[in-house]
Amino acid sequence: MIDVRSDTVTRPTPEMRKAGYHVEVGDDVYGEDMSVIKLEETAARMLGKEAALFVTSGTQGNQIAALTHCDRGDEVLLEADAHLFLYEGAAMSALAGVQPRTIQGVRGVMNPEHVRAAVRPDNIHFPETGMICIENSHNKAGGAIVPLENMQAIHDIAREHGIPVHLDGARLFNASVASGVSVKDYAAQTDTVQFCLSKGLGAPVGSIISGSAEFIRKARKWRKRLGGGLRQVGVIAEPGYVALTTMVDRLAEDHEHAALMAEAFEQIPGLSLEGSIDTNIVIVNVAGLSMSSDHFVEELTKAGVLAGTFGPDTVRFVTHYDVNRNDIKQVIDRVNELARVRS
Ligand SMILES: Cc1ncc(COP(=O)(O)O)c(CN[C@H](C(=O)O)[C@H](C)O)c1O
Repeated sequence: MIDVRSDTVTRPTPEMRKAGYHVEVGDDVYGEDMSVIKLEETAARMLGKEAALFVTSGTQGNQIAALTHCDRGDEVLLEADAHLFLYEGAAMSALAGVQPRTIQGVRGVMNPEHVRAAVRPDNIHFPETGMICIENSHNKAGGAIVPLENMQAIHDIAREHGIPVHLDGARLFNASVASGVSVKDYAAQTDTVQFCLSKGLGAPVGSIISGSAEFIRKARKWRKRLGGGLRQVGVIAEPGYVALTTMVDRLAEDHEHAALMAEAFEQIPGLSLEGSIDTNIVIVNVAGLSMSSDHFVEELTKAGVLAGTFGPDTVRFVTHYDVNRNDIKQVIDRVNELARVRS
């Protein structure tokens, strides 16, 4: 099976597995696991932030940011198709007791004036705006890159009001490699950042959140409260360090593969692309084949390709380290055959 459902399916490289086996470990609750400390310090340095914290998933990182930035009863501004809104089980309400307020963007990009208008003035009837969240690259928008200028404009508005900006940068390194903008420059337009080690970078587990030393001090306490106090974590942190230090530049290959797939899909009658391809995600509309996305995915699975439904008529293909050029050719051929049978 060729698995292009998501870049969450990436498996650790032999180097990552060996690193996890040989690493010296310690109890991270006592601050004695030098491997995770090295990973956190490296990540903070790359982002130009004071400190960083290893967390078990992107969702945990995003939720710890909400718990740390916000008070119960606050409101969080975020794009209408943000992962924090669509795919985290309403955790920000369930755990942090905050209310999400969505702003419809265009391909994940919020209009800064819409953000400004949504910031709550001081009024006994209103919640306070506790956090503004940006997602870059934007998953639901097809891995779309949010321009640095847009982030800067939103960050300026946030600073005017003393509101923290959190970046859901699960695929921040994809955005950086594709745009040429450094992760440090993106991070400079935020107060806190979450990025995934476990997606395109190929680590088996984990994410990083990063921000001020004070934020990370509080975030570490929230992680502990959530049962995330880690012990001999070097076993998974060292593979994360290998991922962070050796797997960034190769993301360009995933982007090339996504562009190849998109170019081929565009030529197939009955298929249409949902937007341009910025990074490693291709979203295809299959309505022209008179079949639902569920049916399309089901038929494609029988042909040996795992893709993901992304809406009633849309299917997502995500390229990643475990899918090579030949696999991409196979995916294109299988989709071609399926479409030909249907048309
Ligand atoms: C932008 C963004 N932020 C956060 C997360 C959460 O990361 P994890 O909790 O899965 O580590 C994801 C995962 N996205 C997953 C995927 O794309 O297959 C699913 C949808 O949860 C994400 O895409």
